[in-house]
Amino acid sequence: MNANKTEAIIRFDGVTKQYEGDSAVLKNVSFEIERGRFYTLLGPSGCGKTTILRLIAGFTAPTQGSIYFNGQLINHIPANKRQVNTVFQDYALFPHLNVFENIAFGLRIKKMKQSEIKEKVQEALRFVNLSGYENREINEMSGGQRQRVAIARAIVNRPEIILLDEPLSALDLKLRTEMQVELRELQRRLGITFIFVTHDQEEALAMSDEIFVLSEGRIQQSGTPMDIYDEPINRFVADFIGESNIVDGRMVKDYQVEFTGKTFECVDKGLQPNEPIDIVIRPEDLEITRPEDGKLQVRVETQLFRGVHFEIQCTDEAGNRWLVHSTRKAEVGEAIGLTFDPEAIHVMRLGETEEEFDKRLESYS
Ligand SMILES: Nc1ncnc2c1ncn2[C@@H]1O[C@H](COP(=O)(O)OP(=O)(O)OP(=O)(O)O)[C@@H](O)[C@H]1O
Repeated sequence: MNANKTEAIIRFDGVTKQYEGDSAVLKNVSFEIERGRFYTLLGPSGCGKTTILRLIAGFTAPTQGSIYFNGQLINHIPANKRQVNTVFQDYALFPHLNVFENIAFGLRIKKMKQSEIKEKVQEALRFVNLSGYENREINEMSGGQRQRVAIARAIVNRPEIILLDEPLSALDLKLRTEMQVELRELQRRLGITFIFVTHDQEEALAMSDEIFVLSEGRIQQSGTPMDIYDEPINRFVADFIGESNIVDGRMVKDYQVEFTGKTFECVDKGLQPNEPIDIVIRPEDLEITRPEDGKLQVRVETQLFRGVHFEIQCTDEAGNRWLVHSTRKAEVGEAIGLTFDPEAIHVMRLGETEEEFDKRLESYS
């Protein structure tokens, strides 16, 4: 591929990263980041999220493969020559400097004129709603305010990309939710590309234009939050994003699958007859009926009231557990039926690549 033809601001092409003596942390990873969008790297601890940020920032170099920035190979360009700033999990603010000087720090190193520094710092403070806090000491600021100072420091020089490594993890839940909204809004106003790391799937779904779901050094799936939630590519993604019912199944023929020993109508086609598959049905796609009207017959094991819905755990005769989110109440021990639309059945082929998966889904529409 001609690197200069791409519109991507960042492109990873077959990137592998191996720290000394260890097995590969990233394995042949390829992706593109488009300008001006909000990306999230989502995955469990140790899957390689921070390593991707470090490679983009230039704190470490790939063992194999190429990284492009605006079409230019940057594998060996040092961090201070890249148009990238990072907001770290612990904010990494200087405790002995006040708010103004923390934000001005990078500009002073660049020997910018005092009048220009003042203007830029004040603009950055306006962006994060901290005008008037210039002379405050860092230890006089709350967690949420420190967070904003760290963001102001990252945006003050208008880099092309801002990397955010779990920046909300130190905040309590309420503040965290507020900051999610604020950050997303800030990214829209600035139009700078944000690459955000989290292991919190709800955060990723709420904030992102696009999510990369990672596991064990590979991107399992990339797409919009809705794409990934509605059409997970495999068990890992289905389990990691939202809550799911996942059972073993078999493709009988086009538009027909078998699971729990019964056949059901579905919307999938083009698989091999008898091919083993994984089946996903989201809890909110299951509806409670009388036992005789249900596609599945189950017994209620537990029920929790969650405000907007009941969370009901059931077991079918084969011993499969089914989680149901329903506005209808059931009784523990009650025999009920579960029904669902053919579209609610998500068929996942074992070992399918993202390209094959996307092609298959396209062929359905
Ligand atoms: N400098 C290093 N030297 C050796 N191994 C490292 C180094 N940095 C990271 N690793 C290892 O690489 C793997 C991926 O780490 P990374 O920090 O990228 O994961 P992560 O997905 O960001 O995890 P977390 O959510 O816990 O921060 C881990 O097993 C980690 O122990």
